[in-house]
Amino acid sequence: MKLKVTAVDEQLRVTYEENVHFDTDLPEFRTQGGVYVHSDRLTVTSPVLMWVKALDVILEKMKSSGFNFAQVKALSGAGQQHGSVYWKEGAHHILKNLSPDLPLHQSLKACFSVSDSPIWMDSSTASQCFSLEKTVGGAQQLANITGSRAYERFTGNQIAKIYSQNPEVYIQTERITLVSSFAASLFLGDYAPIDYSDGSGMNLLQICDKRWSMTCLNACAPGLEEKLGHTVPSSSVLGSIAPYYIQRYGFSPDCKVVAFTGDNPASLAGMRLEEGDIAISLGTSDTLFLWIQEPMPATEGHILCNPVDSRAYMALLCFKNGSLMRERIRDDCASGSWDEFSKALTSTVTGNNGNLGFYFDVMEITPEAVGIHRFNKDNKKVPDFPKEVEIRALIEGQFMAKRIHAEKLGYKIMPKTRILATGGASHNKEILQVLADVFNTPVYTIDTANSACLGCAYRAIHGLVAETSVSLADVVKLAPAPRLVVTPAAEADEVYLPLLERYAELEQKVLCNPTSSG
Ligand SMILES: Nc1ncnc2c1ncn2[C@@H]1O[C@H](COP(=O)(O)OP(=O)(O)O)[C@@H](O)[C@H]1O
Ligand SMILES: O=C(CO)[C@@H](O)[C@H](O)COP(=O)(O)O
Repeated sequence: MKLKVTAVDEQLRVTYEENVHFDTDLPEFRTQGGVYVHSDRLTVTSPVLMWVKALDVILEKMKSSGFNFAQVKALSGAGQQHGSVYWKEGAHHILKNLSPDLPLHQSLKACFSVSDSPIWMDSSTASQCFSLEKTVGGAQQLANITGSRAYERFTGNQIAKIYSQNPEVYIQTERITLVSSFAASLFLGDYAPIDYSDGSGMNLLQICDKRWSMTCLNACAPGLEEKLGHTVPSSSVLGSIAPYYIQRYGFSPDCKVVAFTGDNPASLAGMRLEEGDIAISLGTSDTLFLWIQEPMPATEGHILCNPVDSRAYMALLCFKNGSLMRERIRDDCASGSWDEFSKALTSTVTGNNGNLGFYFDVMEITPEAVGIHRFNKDNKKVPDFPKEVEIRALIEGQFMAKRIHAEKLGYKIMPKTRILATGGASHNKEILQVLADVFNTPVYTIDTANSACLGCAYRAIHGLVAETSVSLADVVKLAPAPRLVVTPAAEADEVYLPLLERYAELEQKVLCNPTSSG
């Protein structure tokens, strides 16, 4: 797992960036149990104390590098969406009385009723999803209420699973936070409310009036409203930083904690999306998001409350087989080297001579399919491709899926459309060239691939003035504009329009359950 920090000054210049990488295979964490399949990012749970320890490590590192905590006027943050943290009875008292002499993970070691927190990678809650949709009258009805049909990784279904398998653990839990509100709670020294935007990734919040849906709460577990607390606009100031940080690290008592949110909403803020833009994050998962005014929930994709403007919304598509899938093909076909991987993209032709593929090592979210499926130019299924063709088929396939599913959501590419790319793979220009070609649209990046972190620094500044109706766009208008990285090749549309049609038709063949609602 990773923990990242970005600090900006009043001129919005990035003054500090830090990444701490933690390996869940460390012996001290192995004793926590949980499912560790190969590497830290393929887990479906994460030891919550490890997150706390990562925060201890990063704060100590900043302190020893001379970071001036006293200058921080406001802080905010983001967490991977949908994960949840379960605070045991009595934890509130400990959280409110943190001793500045101890690292956080020591004070909080007995605070969690579930030591391995479920995270977004989990897809084991199909029966809870089925029952939630049934209770409200179907998948579309649930989407109308909460912005999404039932998804296995969404928090309501994860809570329902914990309640049904371990009712005594659920009963011992006094508070349930998302990863984002969990991290905010650590800084606040108190339980932090869930913000509207991350809250809308739970299958529990009514996206129209931003209140919990009592029908959904009751369908998941009893007494849930009390355990979740209330929700707040994403730009709310939650309070001042806890005395612990003032005494141990020298923060100013005036430093404000602004509501934390999900990683994708935070990226939307960091990328300063404008109408017509499309943001694509190529992180562990691939996500695609849009700023929208009118929500039109469907049984594919998600509508979330907008993190920077409470009257607006964002549409989100999530693809589970993102960087981890690219890494696997890089290791199999390019000796583990991104340079070699990129060379394969430049040495093969746009459109891959009609060869295309679907690459889903794990059950995909959009579309619901699994396995590796390769087709030659005559639409015949083939068992393998030469290495270079394999690499291009993977990248073209990933981006064709994004365009097809974004268009299904009603998105139209217009002459002024820009793609704003972020996440680790946005460092790779050859990958971005394929993205530009498939969408026939120029691709821009911002100076950091850590757009979620940067977005939270912007949101922290905005939080200080949000109550006076100043918009985030106004606050960050002096920040550097996105940089043009690649433009589409002249023949892009001619090559990809017919391929996109073929890809969409072939997708039906690889779906796990073509008759399901999505
Ligand atoms: N040059 C590169 N080309 C392609 N992918 C890359 C490159 N550099 C890093 N990545 C990918 O970026 C991923 C990490 O992205 P990041 O945005 O940090 O992830 P997260 O979503 O966990 O925050 C890694 O898994 C790696 O596969
Ligand atoms: O499930 C989703 C969005 O719905 C994922 O996007 C998670 O939010 C994880 O993000 P990354 O760390 O992979 O960017």
